[in-house]
Amino acid sequence: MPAAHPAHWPWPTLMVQGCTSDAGKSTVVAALCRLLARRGLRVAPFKPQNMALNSAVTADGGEIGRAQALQALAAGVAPHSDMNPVLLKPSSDTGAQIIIQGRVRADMDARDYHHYKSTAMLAVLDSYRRLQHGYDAVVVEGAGSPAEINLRDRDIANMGFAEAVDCPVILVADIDRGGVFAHLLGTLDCLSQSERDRIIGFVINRFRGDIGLLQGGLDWLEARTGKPVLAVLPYLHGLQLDAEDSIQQQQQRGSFDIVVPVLPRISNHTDFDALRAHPQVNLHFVGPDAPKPPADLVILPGSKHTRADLAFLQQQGWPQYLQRHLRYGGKVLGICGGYQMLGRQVHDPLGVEGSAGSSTGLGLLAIDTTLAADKTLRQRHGQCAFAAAEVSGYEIHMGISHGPDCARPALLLAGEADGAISSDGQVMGSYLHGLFDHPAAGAALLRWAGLDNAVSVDLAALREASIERLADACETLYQRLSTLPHGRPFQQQQ
Ligand SMILES: NC(=O)CC[C@H](N)C(=O)O
Repeated sequence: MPAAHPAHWPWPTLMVQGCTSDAGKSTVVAALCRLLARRGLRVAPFKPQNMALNSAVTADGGEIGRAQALQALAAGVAPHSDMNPVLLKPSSDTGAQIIIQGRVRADMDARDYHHYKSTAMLAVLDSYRRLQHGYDAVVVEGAGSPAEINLRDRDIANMGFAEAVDCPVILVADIDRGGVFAHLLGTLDCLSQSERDRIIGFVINRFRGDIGLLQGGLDWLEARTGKPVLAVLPYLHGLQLDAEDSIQQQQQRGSFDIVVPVLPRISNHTDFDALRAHPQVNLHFVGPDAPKPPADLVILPGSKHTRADLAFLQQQGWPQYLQRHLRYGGKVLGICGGYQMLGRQVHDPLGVEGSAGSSTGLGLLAIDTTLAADKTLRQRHGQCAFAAAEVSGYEIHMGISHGPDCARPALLLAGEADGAISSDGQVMGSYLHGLFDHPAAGAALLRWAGLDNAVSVDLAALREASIERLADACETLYQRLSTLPHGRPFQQQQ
């Protein structure tokens, strides 16, 4: 049974929706999770449906969006597959792998998924009820914007969910991109009366400037809509939080150059967060048709569609760049899909990532990969094989790789060998995501790559400091929500 709700938190379930993608929903949910946890509440984050290639492995061996794993960290609870019961991992512009309650259910195109949504909703409600019973409070994150009227029919991600469980909603808008009043009013205008009624207030995010100049606009908005502005949150620079979708180009400038090609189906680009935060590293993400700068280390990232992204690398001239880089003594590291691409062949006999067939790899490691029907999902801990350093991370892949270079593994994880190192020691591949996150492994990998005096960066500590800073910045939102009078159009339901 849930504990009694302290009088100051009147919202057993509260949903955070945004006027746009990237309005700041994930961070507001993370902040509320931390603020409630600080007051001793057991709080769970929840996102009914997430579309992202950045996923995390949960304690129960499932797969959820990374943002929910971060929010669970903020809440001080273990991430669980119920926290994101529907995860869509796009493998092409029209198709996606559908993960239900942490496990692969099917591959579907957008039209089939639209029909499948009523079935997906059953999983959403099932997971939500479990969280509702197990926790004092559930903070729910919407997806994109609730104003996508073409998707309203069968919506499970925004108002469709809020209406189904009859919960209140706060609406977040990003003032930094401009048009904040139009975004808020326009969103309200696209909603039905009952949907509008459940919005208990607005949050204006990423404000910088003179609040005095904003006040007139806030007064106008409140008078026009009859709804309060619950908080104006500041623009916070330099937060070390896992980004869900977009790759943040921002980085610190060091002397050690690392180049990462941005693959069209890049997955788990949070693998690079520790490098982005590293004071000695200059991290370059190189997009399509962009110039390729010289590097000390080139890292091929994970991919949701290894063969298609391999073809992209070939078409973009990366094999020639890599050959030259190796001739000059540079190092190359491949993570998961990137590791597979470094090998001789990638076979997909069942067509698990598009059409069945085989592709010739970059041939920099003597390994071959076959994509299998079963997905490997596990958290791992062990040692680097090339240095005395601990490592931890997680695996998310369909592929299995074998070959002569596996005799020189990259890592030893619970007694099992992982990955491969080329005979000349210049090329390394591993299935482990998050391998730079462990301070010891991150420094050891940089040393292997040629940065002799590599220092270690503790990403977990940076993340924790960011969550604390974020929560402090949202204290006024918490205060306002906890004292918000009832008797608004939204009637609180238990
Ligand atoms: N996360 C990844 O890079 C996955 C690699 C590849 N798509 C596989 O499933 O095996």
